Amino acid sequence: MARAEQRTRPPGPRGHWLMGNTPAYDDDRIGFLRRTHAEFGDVFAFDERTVFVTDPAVAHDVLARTNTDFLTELAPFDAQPDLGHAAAEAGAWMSARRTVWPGLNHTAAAAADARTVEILDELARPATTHEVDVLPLARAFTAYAVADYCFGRDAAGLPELLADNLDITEPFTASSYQFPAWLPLPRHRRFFRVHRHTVRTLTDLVRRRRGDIRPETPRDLLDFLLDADPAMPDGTVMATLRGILMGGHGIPAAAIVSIVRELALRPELVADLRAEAGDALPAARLPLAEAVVKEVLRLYPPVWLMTRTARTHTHLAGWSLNPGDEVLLNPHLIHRDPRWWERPDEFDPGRWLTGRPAPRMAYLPFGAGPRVCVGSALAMRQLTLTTSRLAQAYTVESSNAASAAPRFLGRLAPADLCARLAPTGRCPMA
Ligand code: HEM
Repeated sequence: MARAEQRTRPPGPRGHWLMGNTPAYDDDRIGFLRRTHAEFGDVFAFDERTVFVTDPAVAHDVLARTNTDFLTELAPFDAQPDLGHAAAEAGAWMSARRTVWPGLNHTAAAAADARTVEILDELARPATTHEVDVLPLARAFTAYAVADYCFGRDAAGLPELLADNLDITEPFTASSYQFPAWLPLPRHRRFFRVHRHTVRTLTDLVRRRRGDIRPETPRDLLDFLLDADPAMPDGTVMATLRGILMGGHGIPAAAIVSIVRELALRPELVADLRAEAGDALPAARLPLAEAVVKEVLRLYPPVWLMTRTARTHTHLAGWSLNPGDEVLLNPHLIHRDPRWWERPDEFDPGRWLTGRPAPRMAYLPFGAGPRVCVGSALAMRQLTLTTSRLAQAYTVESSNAASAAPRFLGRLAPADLCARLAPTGRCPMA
């Protein structure tokens, strides 16, 4: 008998007799996963329908089979996911994704450099005089930056809308217990209200721009999509930009909080970054700043779990899965595994500057496979420039950087980090 047929469910902790593992997991998610990984290995069951994976090869196998055997994360409170509908949506998204990809590549991303620095300096202004909570500041910055990238001069009001969108998803990420969407809970009503308002606002923006005379070269991602050949229907343009806006603010904001913390803790690193930046930014190449970003994404991957739902009866690492079963891939543990990384818990940007290849299979801050992050080039450029600019123009002072340990806050980021960005005077703000 084949191995897969003998075994149906991997081993895992039994947990509470009634509540299972959920209370222990919600209490300390990373601690729970570390302990369980140490006891049960690289593939373990959380409950009857959920399997965790911390093996790079198995994780890549799942990611590569996304859209065929697995679907990406479904709606936040879909208790009984409609797999057929989700599969059809995946097909439509893949086609839009191919169209939008060149609008987010390295060259397109670099064209936004000057605006990125401008937006950062503008939003950093209140933090130059006193310590501020870094997470809301980072969220505002990434929301302005991505809204500007997508809608340029029409972006007014969108950052606030993106902040509302982050707020409405927070109750769903804070706890593993979810209620069905039809229950008239305030959080559900608010979710649908903000969702409808967002769709309406973006649809209006797309329609209005469609009526404009087209410029010679696209000024922003909306222009780029409206120039697509074959033409994209307005609804598809809207849905694509909505996906980009949602992916492009909360997650990079979490990474920025981790970057700010490292800069606050490491004056020598800041001095080296300052030397690299010189007096002129943006600069085409910033290898040290880029290494800092890669190392932050290794140690504190904002997307520290990726969820997949089995679409059909399938197998994984010798275990069998039923349609609807969930597989959770864990970049956080993979990035800190001594089997793949030397001194895994140490922050060492230098590991990216040796010329030796990194263990690529064991590095997945942007995922992999057909649903790999479509904004990764833009994110890397934006975060690299942000790191360089923060070191060049400011001294990061923080009263709690040492104690602000990374915690799960929707995304993985240091909790309650406060900092002041004291201007160095070396590179005055515009
Ligand atoms: C530090 C920055 C970022 C990180 C770590 C990150 C990480 C990720 C990861 C891991 C995924 C795959 C999730 C999965 O497979 O379940 C993903 C998907 C995605 N990301 Fe990013 N991302 C970042 C920035 C951005 C930015 C700036 C944008 C947009 C400009 C963006 C747009 C998207 C979109 C639209 C998807 C969905 C792709 C799909 O399902 O086909 N991301 N991101």
